[in-house]
Amino acid sequence: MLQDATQASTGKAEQEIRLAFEKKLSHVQKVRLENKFDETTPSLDFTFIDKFVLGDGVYRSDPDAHEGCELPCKSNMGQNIGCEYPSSCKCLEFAAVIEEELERKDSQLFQKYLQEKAKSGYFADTKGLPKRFPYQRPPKDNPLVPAKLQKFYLESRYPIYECNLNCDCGPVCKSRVVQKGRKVPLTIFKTANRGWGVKCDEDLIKGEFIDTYIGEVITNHEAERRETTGGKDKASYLYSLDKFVDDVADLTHDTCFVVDGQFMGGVTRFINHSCEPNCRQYTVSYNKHDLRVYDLAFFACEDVEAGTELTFDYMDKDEEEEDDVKRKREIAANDPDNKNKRLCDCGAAKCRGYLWV
Ligand SMILES: C[S@@+](CC[C@H](N)C(=O)[O-])C[C@H]1O[C@@H](n2cnc3c(N)ncnc32)[C@H](O)[C@@H]1O
Repeated sequence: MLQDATQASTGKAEQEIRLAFEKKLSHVQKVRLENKFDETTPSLDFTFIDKFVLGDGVYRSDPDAHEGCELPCKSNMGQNIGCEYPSSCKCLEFAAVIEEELERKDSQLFQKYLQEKAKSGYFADTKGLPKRFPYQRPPKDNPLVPAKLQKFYLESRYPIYECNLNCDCGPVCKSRVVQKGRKVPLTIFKTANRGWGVKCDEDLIKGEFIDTYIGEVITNHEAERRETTGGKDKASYLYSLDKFVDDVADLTHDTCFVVDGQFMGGVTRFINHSCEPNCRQYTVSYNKHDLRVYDLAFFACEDVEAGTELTFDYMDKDEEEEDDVKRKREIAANDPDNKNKRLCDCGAAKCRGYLWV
């Protein structure tokens, strides 16, 4: 009898938690909750937000002050797709150069550019050189096909620059995708062995934008404090905005900001890790000069069938750091401290064994 009464009150409490969570979720467009395993619900200690919340000591540039593109960019150019000029669009100032085109057309200029790139990295002076627009727009005969990230950006992790509020190119410009927000419907669902996860209810094409990672933006000092006190899973929620630390003199790993999505964030905070993921996270900036606060955007890195769990690699690094990751993996394989690390249950054939190595 007593057991029956206890079970009934537990069931009622779980139902109330479920209702309270679903109420929170009802403010988020196109997201549902699914649990085919048990009666549990994600923690109510989580608040859905729709943009970064800036913590103490964190600042970002004012969108009104962003430098936008202007003539020759305008909204009603030939194809009515906004920016069209790869050598003169101001928003492409620091975008990736189309190196093969430059080399073919002017080998001397190409050599000069390589020297400048070796010296100044992402902020090389490449004025007037042909640049890559970030997205491939939908085919003319089927505008409903989503824009997708160009192969170069998908494979290289080069920062993506989108047009901003002060650009003359207008709202239909093809360089505006992440800023328009998530379009695809997602489900937060209970997995068999990794807590909650996220799946998409529609097919995704390779290069399609999914959503951004948002949360509280805090100083690195505060992130270190939270990591020390937050238990062994804390690192899974912290993302350093450190893309440009090697390119800017006064920006270091100690002074860059960090996004904490654990208690405040969006749906992407429920995405699990896989050592063979179907999504990747990319840097998206709307202002060439704000190197401290930019978007962390998830794109599908392969075609993904509706209902498949979305995953990304928590240890994903830029290509130039891959050797470093390999070295760390070898060290981790022999590290006695591994017992304190979270074991990976991604199930991939090439699973590395741990979430963090
Ligand atoms: C960013 S959260 C993802 C959402 C989480 N599953 C939840 O239920 O809230 C990261 C945490 O999920 C779990 N997790 C994610 N990927 C995992 C994996 N491949 N293997 C084991 N646990 C995983 C770990 O507990 C990790 O610290």
